[in-house]
Amino acid sequence: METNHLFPVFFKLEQLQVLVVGGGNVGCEKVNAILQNCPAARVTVVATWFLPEMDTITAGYPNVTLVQKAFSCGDIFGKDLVIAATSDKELNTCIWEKAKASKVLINVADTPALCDFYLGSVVQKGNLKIAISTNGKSPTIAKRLKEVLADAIPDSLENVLQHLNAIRDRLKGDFADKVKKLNELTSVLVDKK
Ligand SMILES: C[C@@]1(CC(=O)O)C2=NC(=C\c3[nH]c(c(CCC(=O)O)c3CC(=O)O)Cc3[nH]c(c(CC(=O)O)c3CCC(=O)O)/C=C3\N/C(=C\2)[C@@H](CCC(=O)O)[C@]3(C)CC(=O)O)/[C@H]1CCC(=O)O
Ligand SMILES: NC(=O)c1ccc[n+]([C@@H]2O[C@H](COP(=O)([O-])OP(=O)(O)OC[C@H]3O[C@@H](n4cnc5c(N)ncnc54)[C@H](O)[C@@H]3O)[C@@H](O)[C@H]2O)c1
Repeated sequence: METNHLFPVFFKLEQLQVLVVGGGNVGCEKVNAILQNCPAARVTVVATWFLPEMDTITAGYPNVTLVQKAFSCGDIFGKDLVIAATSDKELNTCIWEKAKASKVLINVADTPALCDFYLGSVVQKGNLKIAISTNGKSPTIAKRLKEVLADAIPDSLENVLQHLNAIRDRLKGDFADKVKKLNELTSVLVDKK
């Protein structure tokens, strides 16, 4: 069976600088995905034109800056992550070249082969977050699985997380004892009996 070799991580985007190039459908989707996950994300969006939806998506997010202009190399300066989401494949490849030259991680929305990272489909329940990837095979299946998992996971899980966190903070003893105790307390989740 083929396997998925992507390594998942969870970025703290309020500590990073993100550049999105493109303010059309895909630019809007990516900016929305970022802000739904990380409202304090620092994002600059550069595009020659913006869908009106972009204003709606970004209203009330003081760390988002919309810049209406053509992309230029200098836009990458000081950025940690770039998402190239223009409808111009040649331009997207050019943005990729500039990002690589500056050692900045880049996602090129129309070319998976040029992506250093993919965005995942995300289930959120309070402090719980599950990111799903199909290895780029079918984002629609990722979206559907998100819906299935969101339905299957009860909202009350947040209470359980909060309780476990309180217990975790209270537990005394050495590290191995703590781990043992926390595993005992949560074994009900995996007990088949
Ligand atoms: C999960 C999600 C996250 C997000 O975007 O936030 C996401 N795509 C979503 C939706 C979606 N995207 C597309 C459709 C239409 C159906 C279809 O074409 O299949 C739908 C479905 C819909 O919108 O209903 C079109 C599409 N997507 C890519 C290409 C290029 C290509 O494959 O060549 C094309 C063709 C463009 C064209 O033909 O013009 C590429 C990528 N899309 C990814 C992520 C990465 C792989 C994730 C993985 O490993 O599964 C990857 C590789 C790169 C990236 O974008 O990071 C988000 C679900 C949000 C949610 O959960 O609601
Ligand atoms: N990865 C994904 O999830 C996904 C999903 C669907 C489509 N796509 C691909 O994403 C690409 C973008 O699609 P779209 O529907 O958003 O296109 P669109 O036409 O709606 O938007 C294009 C954007 O690019 C900007 N742009 C064009 N030239 C520019 C320049 N020189 N400088 C700055 N900005 C410039 C425009 O101003 C506009 O905001 C397409 O190639 C499409 O195949 C990717």
